Amino acid sequence: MKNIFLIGMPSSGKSTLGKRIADVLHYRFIDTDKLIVRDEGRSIPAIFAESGETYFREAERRILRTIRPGDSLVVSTGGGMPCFHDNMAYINATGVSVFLDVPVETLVQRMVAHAQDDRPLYNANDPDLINDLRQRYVSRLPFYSQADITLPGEATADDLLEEIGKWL
Ligand SMILES: Nc1ncnc2c1ncn2[C@@H]1O[C@H](COP(=O)(O)OP(=O)(O)OP(=O)(O)O)[C@@H](O)[C@H]1O
Ligand SMILES: O=C(O)C1=C[C@@H](O)[C@@H](O)[C@H](O)C1
Ligand SMILES: [Mg+2]
Repeated sequence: MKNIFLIGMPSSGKSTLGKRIADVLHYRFIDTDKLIVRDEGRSIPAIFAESGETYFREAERRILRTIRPGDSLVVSTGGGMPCFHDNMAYINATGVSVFLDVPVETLVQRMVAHAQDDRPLYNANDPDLINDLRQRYVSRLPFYSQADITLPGEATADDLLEEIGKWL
């Protein structure tokens, strides 16, 4: 069965919604950030600090290319993954892509409510976080908007399943 790729900004709900729909569809759920951490044996901040972002983006590219059409996976991608190399083309050639287009204000609320120390590019305590996210959103939109499906606002798992159903 076709893979389903969830793409979008950090905190857009890729992991939360991805796990839910994988359960319903009886697909396997994978999270590319978690696979990289497992393979590297170190956290994402450690990878960025010790080896640099370029190294991390190469690891993302490699992980993505282990996925084949028909793997029946729900894939939660790293927030930046679609925007590097020709990853977005690979994603679209390998499954159905869904962009969770959540307003930046909501992303900030979620990041502040659930502050995590595994996001080297974002700091939930930074008063300028919203502007940083806005800029990043604008620069990433040309990639995210190549998705087969865009779900605007705060979509639920049911919204996602309804849209996906037309593609499977
Ligand atoms: N539809 C939603 N409504 C309210 N809160 C949500 C929703 N989806 C996710 N959240 C909350 O937002 C936070 C981020 O969600 P999640 O971890 O699924 O995002 P993500 O896109 O996987 O982020 P990351 O890029 O950091 O992995 C979580 O605390 C989650 O509980
Ligand atoms: O937005 C980004 O570029 C990132 C998001 C996370 O999912 C991780 O992939 C990493 O922290 C980089
Ligand atoms: Mg996630």
